[in-house]
Amino acid sequence: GFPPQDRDYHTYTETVAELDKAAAEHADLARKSSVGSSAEGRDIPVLKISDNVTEDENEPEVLFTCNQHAREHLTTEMCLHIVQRYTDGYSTDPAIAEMVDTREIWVVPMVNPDGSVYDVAGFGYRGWRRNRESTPTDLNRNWGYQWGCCGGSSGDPNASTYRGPAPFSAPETSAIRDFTDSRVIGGEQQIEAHIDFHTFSELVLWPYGYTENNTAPGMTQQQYDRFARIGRAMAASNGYTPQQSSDLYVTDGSINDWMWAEHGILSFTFEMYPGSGGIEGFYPPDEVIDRETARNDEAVSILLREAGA
Ligand SMILES: CC(C)C[C@H](NS(N)(=O)=O)C(=O)O
Ligand SMILES: [Ca+2]
Ligand SMILES: [Ca+2]
Ligand SMILES: [Ca+2]
Ligand SMILES: [Zn+2]
Repeated sequence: GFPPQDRDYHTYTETVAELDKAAAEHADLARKSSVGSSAEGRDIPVLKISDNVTEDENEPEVLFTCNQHAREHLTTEMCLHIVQRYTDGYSTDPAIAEMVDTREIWVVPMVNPDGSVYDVAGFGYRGWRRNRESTPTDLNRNWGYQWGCCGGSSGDPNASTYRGPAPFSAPETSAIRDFTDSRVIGGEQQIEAHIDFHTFSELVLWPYGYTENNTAPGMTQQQYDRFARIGRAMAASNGYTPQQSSDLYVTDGSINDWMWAEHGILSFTFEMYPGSGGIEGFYPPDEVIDRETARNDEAVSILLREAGA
């Protein structure tokens, strides 16, 4: 678990309990289900938030994924903050109610539960990034679009950016893939937009990651411009820096490239607080959780509105 001075961070068990609590307290708005299991057999839960939540309604769908990278615990808090805001806020905030009534929101607070648990299982933080397969995989290099194409990942099983032996070789990425694939209804992908939360550096990133070119197969200038417009609007609201993913560094096999190229989902990465630092940047004190999660409230609203546009 977390050390006493950081006890406000949620462990896996506490995260699951929060989702169960939200579903119990808001049974008409929130429903928990599973996207699959991790390498070590932990359930990977997803919470759906919408009016008439047990009905699959013809409303734009938006996905939020958190904690692909084990040590990036602030992202789990980000997803739980979205859950809390869009369930508890429904009865008091008309803008929240409008979004919950007209969208279907999917939240996956822990994509990598095994890694998250492992990172805090010792005496002190372990700085762990990958999953906990026997040969650990960097989940954000294991996605199947342009996998391993371009020097944006490693084929060395000991490397922190090891892409795995094959696309979607990790149970965690294949679970999210299967869930996303399942949202194709009548040939139409229902999910319109997505944010994958990471830490740190305070950035809003859009595809592609595998190439430094703005345009490439499956990304026209108009589509790039839309990504940039929305990315810049979100960054203006939270003070992060907006840029194409590959402007930071080239990555291949990332979630954003797959979500966009395979499904046409407007998929972003947010690198949260802090703006800079060393390994300690992955472990901001729990005193910053409320401030640094609420910092993204407007950006989340922007994306939800854009999804219906
Ligand atoms: C989304 C990419 C471009 C950045 C990310 N950085 S992180 N969160 O691993 O430090 C990563 O390397 O996966
Ligand atoms: Ca504290
Ligand atoms: Ca609904
Ligand atoms: Ca639907
Ligand atoms: Zn990350």
